[in-house]
Amino acid sequence: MGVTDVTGEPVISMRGVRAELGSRPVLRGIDLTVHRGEVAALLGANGSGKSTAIRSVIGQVPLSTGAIELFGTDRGRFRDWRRVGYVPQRTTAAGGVPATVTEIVASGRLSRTRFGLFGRADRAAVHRALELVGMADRAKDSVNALSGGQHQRVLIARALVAEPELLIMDEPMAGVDLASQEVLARTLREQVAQGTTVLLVLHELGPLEPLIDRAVVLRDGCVLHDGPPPHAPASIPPSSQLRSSRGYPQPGHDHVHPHGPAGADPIRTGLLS
Ligand SMILES: Nc1ncnc2c1ncn2[C@@H]1O[C@H](COP(=O)(O)OP(=O)(O)OP(=O)(O)O)[C@@H](O)[C@H]1O
Repeated sequence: MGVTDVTGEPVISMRGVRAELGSRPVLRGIDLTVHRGEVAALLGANGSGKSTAIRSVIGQVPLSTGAIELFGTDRGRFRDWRRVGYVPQRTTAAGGVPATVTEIVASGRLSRTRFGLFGRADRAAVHRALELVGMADRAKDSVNALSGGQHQRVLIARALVAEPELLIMDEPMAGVDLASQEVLARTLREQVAQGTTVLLVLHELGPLEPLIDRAVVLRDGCVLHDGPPPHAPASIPPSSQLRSSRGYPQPGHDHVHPHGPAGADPIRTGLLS
């Protein structure tokens, strides 16, 4: 469980946030405050606006109305981006460029370096981040040689290497093999234990469930539910390994994941009916 302190300072504050994409209203009045040390999961059906919501927080989506503050500063005036680690919805880390694992992770450290020059502390931080995600032995490899789950571990190391106070992740478990899921859950647990604030988009709580303080469910660009995460039913039907922990299918399921592992059934959150 995260170090929840709802009396702590707001790290993310969204008030009356509306945003349009291609003239279509996608966020239709979102109010959400995430306090220091809290771990909040954004859930909801495909297209409900989860990615757009977190992209609005990091400044990638302009607001039509409303306000967002990061660490108490209006997003438009916020400059201290090294306090924020962001893991986008999974793409390849290199996009065909033959970058090494170390180069990708080091790129996440630039905001902490002096004039872009890597010192001993920066190199140590890169090594530590790679160790955290169990990729230190692949440091010199090209990212093109990695599996999807290993890619994701590298992207998370890149987000963690600047030692952010706020970690924002878009579906970090999507398309990730079970071994990597376990590494990621452990990594996140360590971050949360250190007091990192986390906002993440998930399509199911899965192995991260014990860490989640709050579930915020979006529907059609609005907050439908904001409170404790839902509990598993008494009996969990036998299912695929990916549905371990709380990743159980339920009636009224809603979310079909487009980039799950090959051969896996669609994974449902069961949070909307
Ligand atoms: N660049 C864009 N231009 C126009 N519409 C967009 C754009 N990006 C997203 N949308 C639309 O906005 C809506 C919300 O998209 P968003 O990606 O935020 O949903 P989501 O809840 O994260 O969905 P998913 O679970 O499928 O990732 C969708 O209907 C989507 O088609």
